[in-house]
Amino acid sequence: MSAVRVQGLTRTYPSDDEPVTALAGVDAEFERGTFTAVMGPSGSGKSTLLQAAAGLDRPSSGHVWIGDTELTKLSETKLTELRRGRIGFVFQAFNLIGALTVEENILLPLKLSGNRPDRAWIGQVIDQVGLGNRLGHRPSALSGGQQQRVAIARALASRPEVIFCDEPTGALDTNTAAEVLALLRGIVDDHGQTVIMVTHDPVAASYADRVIVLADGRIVHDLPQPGAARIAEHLAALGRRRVPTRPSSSRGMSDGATSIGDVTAGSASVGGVTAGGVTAGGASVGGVTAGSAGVGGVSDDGMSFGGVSDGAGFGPLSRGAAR
Ligand SMILES: Nc1ncnc2c1ncn2[C@@H]1O[C@H](COP(=O)(O)OP(=O)(O)OP(=O)(O)O)[C@@H](O)[C@H]1O
Repeated sequence: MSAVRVQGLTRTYPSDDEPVTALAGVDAEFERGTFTAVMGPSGSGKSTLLQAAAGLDRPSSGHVWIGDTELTKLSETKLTELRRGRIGFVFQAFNLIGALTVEENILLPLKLSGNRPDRAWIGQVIDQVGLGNRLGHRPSALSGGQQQRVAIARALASRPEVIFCDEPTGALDTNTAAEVLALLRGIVDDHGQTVIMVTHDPVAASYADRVIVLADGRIVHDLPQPGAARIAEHLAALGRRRVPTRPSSSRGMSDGATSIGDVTAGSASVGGVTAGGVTAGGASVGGVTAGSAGVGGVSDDGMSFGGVSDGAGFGPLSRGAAR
């Protein structure tokens, strides 16, 4: 059975003119123990797909399954329980609680859901992320890469069936991003985790087993292990096909500040891979770690720690986030 499956997924948003179609019928299956990158120009529907697949947003039509549970049929309460226990999240902005230690941050979702930590597993997770000697530190004493490793450990703590990552390296420098991506790769290879990651960066996507490319709310490419250069070529081709009609969307997890690989702009971006004259990607410019995405996004799933927040903008993936 696949870890995640979506079928006929559509999502439209009302607007003053005509409704905006963010997803226009997406079918996809994500096998257990695989690492998938979701790419596409800004506004192509990546975040909307992630949010619908993670049960943070209800699609206008279509179905979503986590394992054999169909999310679209669940009540809000059941959906919240499912997110707490069966899904992990990693955000661009880390979203750690500044007042808590590394260890407390890692254990917090378990605590909130009332589940006992599996100490042996937590020990393995802490070893894997390499933070054993930092457990008593506060996040502010850690580098960005270390903070993201804490966030990955937190996502793993409940042994979720799938971890959704939204631009997990968007706030990191190239070397640190590579470490975090290697860690994500490692949790797939070593623990059979399933990871689905939205990214603008072809280099980041090249760590995945498979790259799905969206355009205008549809999957236009589904590429097995394409390599950064080929990914960049596909994105560049999409960029040439498209005429930008609006600026990068300024809500949600990719809040525009880090939409560096937006090939619709034709002139993106830094480093990394150049294809067809368009530099499509390169890791991590923008360095915006917090704040601009989703202020006040207090959710009900234990991933958005509302009042206790250190201002890191816990809203990005959360219900009711300022979009
Ligand atoms: N809450 C909303 N209200 C209205 N339109 C929305 C809303 N959320 C998303 N959209 C629109 O849906 C489309 C898809 O947005 P989405 O955020 O999924 O794209 P994306 O590929 O993640 O973009 P980016 O890379 O810029 O983050 C865009 O046209 C966007 O403006």
